[in-house]
Amino acid sequence: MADVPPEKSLDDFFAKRDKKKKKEKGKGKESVAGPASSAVKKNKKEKEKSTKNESQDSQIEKEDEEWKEFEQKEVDYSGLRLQALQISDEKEEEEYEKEEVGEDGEIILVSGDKVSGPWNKSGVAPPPVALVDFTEKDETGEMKAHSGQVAVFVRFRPTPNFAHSLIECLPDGKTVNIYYRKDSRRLHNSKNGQLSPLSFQVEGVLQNVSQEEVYSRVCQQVVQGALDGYNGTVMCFGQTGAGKTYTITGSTGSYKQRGIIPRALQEVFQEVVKRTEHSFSVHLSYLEIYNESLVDLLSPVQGSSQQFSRGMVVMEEPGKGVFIRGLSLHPVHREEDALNLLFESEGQIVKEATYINKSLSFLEQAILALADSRREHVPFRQTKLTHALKDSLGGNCNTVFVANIYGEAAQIEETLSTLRFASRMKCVRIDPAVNEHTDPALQIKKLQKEVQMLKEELSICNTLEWDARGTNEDAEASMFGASAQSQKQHPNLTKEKPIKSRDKPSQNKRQGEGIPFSRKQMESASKSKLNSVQTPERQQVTQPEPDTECSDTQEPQQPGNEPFYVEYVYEITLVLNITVVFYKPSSLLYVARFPPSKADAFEDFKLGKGSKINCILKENKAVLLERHGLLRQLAEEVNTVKREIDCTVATIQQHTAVQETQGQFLDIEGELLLQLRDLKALYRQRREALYSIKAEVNYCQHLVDQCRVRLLSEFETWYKNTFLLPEEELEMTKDKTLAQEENNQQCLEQLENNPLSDRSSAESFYSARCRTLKRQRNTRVPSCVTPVQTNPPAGSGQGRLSPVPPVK
Ligand SMILES: Nc1ncnc2c1ncn2[C@@H]1O[C@H](COP(=O)(O)OP(=O)(O)OP(=O)(O)O)[C@@H](O)[C@H]1O
Repeated sequence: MADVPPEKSLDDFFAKRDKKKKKEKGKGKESVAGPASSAVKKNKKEKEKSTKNESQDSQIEKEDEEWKEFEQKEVDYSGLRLQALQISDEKEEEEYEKEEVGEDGEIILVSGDKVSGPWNKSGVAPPPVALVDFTEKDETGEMKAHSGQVAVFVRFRPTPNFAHSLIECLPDGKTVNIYYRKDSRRLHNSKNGQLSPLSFQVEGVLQNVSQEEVYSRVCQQVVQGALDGYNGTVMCFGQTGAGKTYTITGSTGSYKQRGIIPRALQEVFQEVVKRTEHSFSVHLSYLEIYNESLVDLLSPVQGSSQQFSRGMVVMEEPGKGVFIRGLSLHPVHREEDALNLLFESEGQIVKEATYINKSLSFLEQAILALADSRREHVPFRQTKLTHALKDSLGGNCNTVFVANIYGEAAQIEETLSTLRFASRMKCVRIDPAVNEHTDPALQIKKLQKEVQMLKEELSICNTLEWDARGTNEDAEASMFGASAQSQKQHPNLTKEKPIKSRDKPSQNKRQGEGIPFSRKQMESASKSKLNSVQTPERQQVTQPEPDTECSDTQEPQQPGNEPFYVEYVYEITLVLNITVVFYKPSSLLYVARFPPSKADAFEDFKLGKGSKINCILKENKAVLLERHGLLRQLAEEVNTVKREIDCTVATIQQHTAVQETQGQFLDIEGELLLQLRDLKALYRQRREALYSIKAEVNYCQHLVDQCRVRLLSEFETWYKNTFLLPEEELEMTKDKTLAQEENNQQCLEQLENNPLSDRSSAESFYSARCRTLKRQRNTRVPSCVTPVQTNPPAGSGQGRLSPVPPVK
């Protein structure tokens, strides 16, 4: 088998165990014979060393035997896992956790508390567990709540270079063996040339299987469960490029290769049509989390930055669980509408992979805590991703986990890491239960209807019995010539009349069959899920079943005895919250599909990337404003002084005139002249201050203008880099879009000629796809697209302007 080193953690395990054994042994000796001398220790060590060298092969064999024994016990006896747990200390545990942080994940939530369960940190895959059987039904044929573990599947990305020497898929279709040990001290097992494999037991290994099979094995029961009122989660997790998107969304250009989401939507709408006894309303949400921001990909304000986290918060309320406040919920009435929204969402930008990895590492921590019975606290709130997924990771939720892995040797370490994460997921306990929401007011209303219905049923039975009796009595009367009419009493008119019909088999049957709603409906009614955000799209009206047995004898309905209609509505909202948590580099091609308006983007830029320059601009504006105030104040003062000067001059002139005409000399004139001199001095001083402030204002204005120009130019660059495409990329995507469109058209034509069994669904798929592509092409206006600048300008911090001198 492979020339690969053994698994470090296993070696550690043996080394530690041996060390522990030796320590215990030494302790025992010490207690009897006292501490050994250093010489003795040295001799002993040397002896041990030589023995080790001499019998390395036999030791390896022994270790392998021990490992196998251990592994066997792990599989058979869960109690041993605790031993393994006790061996690892906290530090190692931490290291181990760090080592195995997953790469990324991609989640579909079909809508779902804290759970816990044992897990094994020895590096050994946990033993096979009882997996959730979503198909289990109760005696009424309905899905039954069933607690268990998360159902884990492994899907290989197809490859011609499958590493058969490292990876083995057992014929049971549930086991993946990995013959790879990192940091192995040896290359071969001397016994048979093979390493003992790390064995991973899962619900199903999906290798070279069609999308259809993946859907039917992974998701179908979750969707059926959701339609029966159980929350459901399907989560794909794996290394970049391992096939998460292919599994979840599939190829949007090919109906056959469509993934879980389009198939789930198809099934939902097919079931809605089938389940006529119930009323459904289907709503769709599409949430993306990146950089700790929540992005509503179906925001009503399309292309606007409104869809960014503004106003969206992960909330948690008792009785309501975790939900995203502000996330748009779109009612969809047809499969095509839903697909339209799905294709619309596709290719939205996701950046900041570091944050994604951070989220994922917290996701790993949450899973570890969920899977570890010793941990009381599950750190859901550390990131928006884990908080948003709180109700979806186990708990009251049918959770299915798909580990997407590569089959190539080059990716073996990541594959192992993903499989280990999958093993941990398997230890997360789930306890799905039908969503029941009991609204007292509605319950009363329903019970009142039930009472009314039962009364009416009783009335019908009595009427029928009366009719039957009447017919018999009439027959008897005609037979025996005795009139019994006088004795007949209408059951509706008398309450005393006993209902003898209960004893008659045929009427018993009538009681059963004549009930205008089935038992299932009754049960359904008691299980109504009422959701404040949903509006029933249609009220399913159930009609009484025709009473075939009695139809011959049944008289035409009399007023008051017409069939009654009971409005029992069984509402289950299947909300698909599709959370994309990983950035796919190729998605860059689609960045420019729906650029936000510049006005909206500018607001975001000022709060984010352009915050520094915007801050300086604001500071400068504030100073400018202050200087403006001062300028106004000084101008007023100058004018006041000027007015006073004018006034004083006028007074002096008056006095001079009086003096000239009357020949009188007024003492006041000297005072006025002094006052005029002071005023003129004040005027000069104020005017100078005014000029000085005016110069400051001009300077401030200049700085503000400069900042504004810098802010705008940086925004332009940022906007282009963030939302627009380089021309050559645009051409590529345009070509790609056209080719896809043509392909879709061809597919539609093919559909015309070769009707498929699920043709209408395929039509929905392709017409939604066509419409989306057309819309995307129309929204891309080449003229507004300019090439991305390879050398973006220096950060806004460099544009800082010299500060304005403070106002004196
Ligand atoms: N089972 C499969 N059958 C056929 N093609 C597949 C399969 N799995 C993956 N691929 C192909 O491999 C490529 C990468 O797959 P995909 O984009 O789904 O990976 P990913 O895990 O979503 O990557 P990322 O994390 O980067 O988004 C795609 O071209 C996809 O079509």
